[in-house]
Amino acid sequence: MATVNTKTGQSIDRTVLDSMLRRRMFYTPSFEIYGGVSGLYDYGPPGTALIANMTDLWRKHFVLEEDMLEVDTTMLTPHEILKTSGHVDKFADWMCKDPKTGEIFRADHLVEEVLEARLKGDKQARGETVVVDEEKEAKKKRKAKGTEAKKLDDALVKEYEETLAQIDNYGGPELEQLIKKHDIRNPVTGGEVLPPVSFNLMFQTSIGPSANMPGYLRPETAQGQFLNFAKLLEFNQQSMPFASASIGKSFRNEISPRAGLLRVREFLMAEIEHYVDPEGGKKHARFDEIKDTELALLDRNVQLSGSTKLTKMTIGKAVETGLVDNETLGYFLARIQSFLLKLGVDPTKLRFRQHMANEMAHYATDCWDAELQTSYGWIECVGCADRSAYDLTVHKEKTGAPLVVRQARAEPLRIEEYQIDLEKKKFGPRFKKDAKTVEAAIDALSQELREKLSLDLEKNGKIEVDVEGVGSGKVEIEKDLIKIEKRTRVDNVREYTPNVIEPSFGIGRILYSIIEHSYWSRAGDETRGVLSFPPAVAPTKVLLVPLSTHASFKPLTQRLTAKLRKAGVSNRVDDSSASIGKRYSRNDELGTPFGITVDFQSVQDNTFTLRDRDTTKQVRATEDEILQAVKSLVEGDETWEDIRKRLPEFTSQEVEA
Ligand SMILES: Nc1ncnc2c1ncn2[C@@H]1O[C@H](COP(=O)(O)OP(=O)(O)OP(=O)(O)O)[C@@H](O)[C@H]1O
Repeated sequence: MATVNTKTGQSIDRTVLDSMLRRRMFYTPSFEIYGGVSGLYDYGPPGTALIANMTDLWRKHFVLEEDMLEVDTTMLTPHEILKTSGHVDKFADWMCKDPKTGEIFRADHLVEEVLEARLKGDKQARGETVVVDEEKEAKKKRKAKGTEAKKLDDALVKEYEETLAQIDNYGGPELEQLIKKHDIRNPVTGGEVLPPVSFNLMFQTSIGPSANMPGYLRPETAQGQFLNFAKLLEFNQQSMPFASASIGKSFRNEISPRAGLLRVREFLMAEIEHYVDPEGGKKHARFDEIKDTELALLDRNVQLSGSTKLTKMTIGKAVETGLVDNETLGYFLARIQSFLLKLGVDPTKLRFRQHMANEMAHYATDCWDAELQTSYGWIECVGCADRSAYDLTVHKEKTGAPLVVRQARAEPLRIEEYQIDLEKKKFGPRFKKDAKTVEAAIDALSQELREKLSLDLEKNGKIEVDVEGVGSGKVEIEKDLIKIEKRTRVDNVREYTPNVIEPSFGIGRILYSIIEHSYWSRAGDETRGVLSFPPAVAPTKVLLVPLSTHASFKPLTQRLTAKLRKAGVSNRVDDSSASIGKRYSRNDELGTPFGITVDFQSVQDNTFTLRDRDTTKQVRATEDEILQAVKSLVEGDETWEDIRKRLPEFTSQEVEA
């Protein structure tokens, strides 16, 4: 799929972009000199700086703004925790194997790839335009059955489109049926594939030398946050609602990682667990602030109808009409959008897609993904799920830890209920070693049963209670041992398990998407690539270029770089002998938004030029004015337009030559 830079109208050639990113060392395959391992990447200096700037913005946008409690929990996780959370049994994808070549495919991706290729072939046969770079790539990589231009039956085209629109909704059995029905094979060899089998995505390890504590590398940061819930609540002075947050690496043994940074086996996640009272509709105190934010939504019913048509709607309306389940979930969707836009995401390439019923984790009540459009298609970059009370409940049940909120009631609650008193002195001798088990079974009786048993006791002078593991499983208890009475209980404290709304960000996926969204080339010349990152995100903020290697420029450049460093503005000096134009070009590729030129006039009157990357326009002013302008631009207090209005423009043939 080709994408177009919506500002310049240029289509993006991914091969050219990829080679630029590698050349400028944004990222590189790990262990490359040993042949590399798919799904593992190292970030070079600009990539690392981008991540640092993105996470810095994330902390400001969420942790600081929402007063969240940030934690840093371990990646190594014992088996028991992930067994309890359901990951050991359910954190899996479906894979199928080509028995002849041994190649392994992720089943849903295989179906998607083959059906998309056939639809493309159909378009070609109907004479519609198919994007060129994709064609090249398809030919190169996949001399695949099904990619040739071949017209399909209209009904089949519709069926394929409907299947693709809900591809995330299928489990193993459905995928097996689709593979059979549409004769889906290994796209390269045309060989048949075996039925899909489930593959757990967690990396297993063992903790300690004796190998008797199995563990995993965590597949998400969430569990570490949940396990600290009680302590965090205490830290927050028992006040609700509140959120914890964490940034850290997660690990998933992806079946066949392709698509560069978009599907890797080790990646940085930034996750928020917002704890909210399930009673009262999960309102959010700051919802009013964002209710007019308009989002592009793709709800589950539209997907089920086989369409991908977006609905533009304010989040206020989406919550009011029930499309988005509650205010808290809606609040975070709007906040996620404003964060992504701050990073430089193209607003026309952002949509929120609702999960379909089967796609959602079994405990989730509603889930929306922020998806970004790239040359790889629409990619989930942020998941935002209402995880209900699931995680805290399972960990509480397993460990007995009080992962609950206890709150004094404004009005005490008076509850009419059946209470049971046991004649303990007689109870022990009567049931001997089984006494505790019988007592526990009685304690667990529901109110409904208690009501029935109180009538039985009155009528028959005895009752029969089910007690597993004692005698025949039924125990008779006579009236002198038990009393069941309806009484009033006054409850001053409300205890509840909070629900969790979880926005979960994949930093690498967002990073790659903003690179694609901000990429263009000057005058359509592919060798002159530019990355128009917003100043706050750009790896380096300022390039310092002396006009030539003349010795008189050096003290000035040194003074400027020292002052910028002191002000916390990252900058680099390029005093190589390359032409100024070339030096600016190199830094356009790194996305450096501003450049300061030191020339002979600077030596005379201490004035400098400041250049804007995107427009290549320049202003000239004194050292103090230029440094102040840079600081204000980088901190987002002013835009380049503001600076141009207040500082004199500078034009020079020489500088941009
Ligand atoms: N293999 C991966 N590589 C890079 N980022 C990932 C990967 N898996 C998940 N993420 C990121 O983590 C976020 C939260 O993870 P989540 O469990 O919701 O993803 P997922 O639904 O499993 O993703 P997918 O369906 O694409 O495998 C995603 O929105 C994505 O940005």
